[in-house]
Amino acid sequence: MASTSAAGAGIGLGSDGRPVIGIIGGSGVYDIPGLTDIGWRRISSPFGAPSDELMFGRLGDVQLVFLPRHGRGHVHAPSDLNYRANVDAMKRAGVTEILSVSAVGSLKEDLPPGTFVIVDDFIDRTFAREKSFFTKGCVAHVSMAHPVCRRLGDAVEAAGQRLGLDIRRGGTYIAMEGPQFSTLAESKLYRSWGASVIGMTNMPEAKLAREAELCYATVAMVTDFDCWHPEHDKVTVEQVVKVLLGNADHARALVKEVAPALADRREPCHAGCHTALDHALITAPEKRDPELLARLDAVAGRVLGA
Ligand SMILES: CSC[C@H]1O[C@H](OP(=O)(O)O)[C@H](O)[C@@H]1O
Ligand SMILES: Nc1ncnc2[nH]cnc12
Repeated sequence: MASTSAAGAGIGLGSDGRPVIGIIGGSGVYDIPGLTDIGWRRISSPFGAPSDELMFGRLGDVQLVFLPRHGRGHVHAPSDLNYRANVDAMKRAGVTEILSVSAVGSLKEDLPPGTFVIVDDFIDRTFAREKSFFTKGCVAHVSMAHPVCRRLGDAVEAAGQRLGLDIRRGGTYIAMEGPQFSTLAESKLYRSWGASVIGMTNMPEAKLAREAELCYATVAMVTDFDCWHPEHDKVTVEQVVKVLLGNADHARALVKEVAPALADRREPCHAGCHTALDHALITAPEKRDPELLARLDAVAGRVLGA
């Protein structure tokens, strides 16, 4: 298994000194066919059970680790996902950057179903999830001012353009608790806030990726117009799944196009993702809870000296 290295190979690089690309596949994306050296492996995490085994594979000489967010067969609901275990398991697997591939509803007329949006901001309206690795006994506050990695976004944008996808740069993703879709009043409210797309999963995932010092970016694949649109009265799973199947093929192509472009990095992310904890820990060293510190070995070993 690969592992991230603080010293030997370099901050934010895998044990062989190269990036390891993590993909979290959302609704409709439960595998990535076409990789070589594929193996599904269970990674245990002190934060609980990840959604599924992780799939390790290669694309040429690039190492990829894939996790189906809802599990193969889509068994886990958004509120039941163990986001901490998922991100921790990715980090333990040696992943250095996470690309999230997610189905979303559109809150804008000019983002019709089939559009891909590289979101650059989030509004977190979720309320029933564990949102931090840093709890009692080791408190930390990371910045979420710029919640996605620009460098990762640049690479995804270029890859999408090379493939001729309708891919847009920028947009705010509103994360709702779900699992029910929004009411009409909620949908209108989110539009009035200027949000671009809506989904149920990217928070707290993005926050946890930042705490784990991983680059994170999202490709939001529009499946529907939510319920605000005068010509689309309500969202149904049937309608979402119909669009999702086409989107999922494009998403897999995008992953295969972008991964090699990410593999050349030999330094930590210049946007600071790999050093996010440098000034974040606030609990006095002598007051830190050894049991929590032990659980933080993968996420924060770089700064805790684990
Ligand atoms: C099947 S539509 C609702 C479902 O799809 C999205 O999940 P993901 O981000 O994992 O693709 C949305 O957030 C909901 O969980
Ligand atoms: N309209 C919508 N609201 C929330 N999550 C979604 N995922 C796909 N479409 C969605």
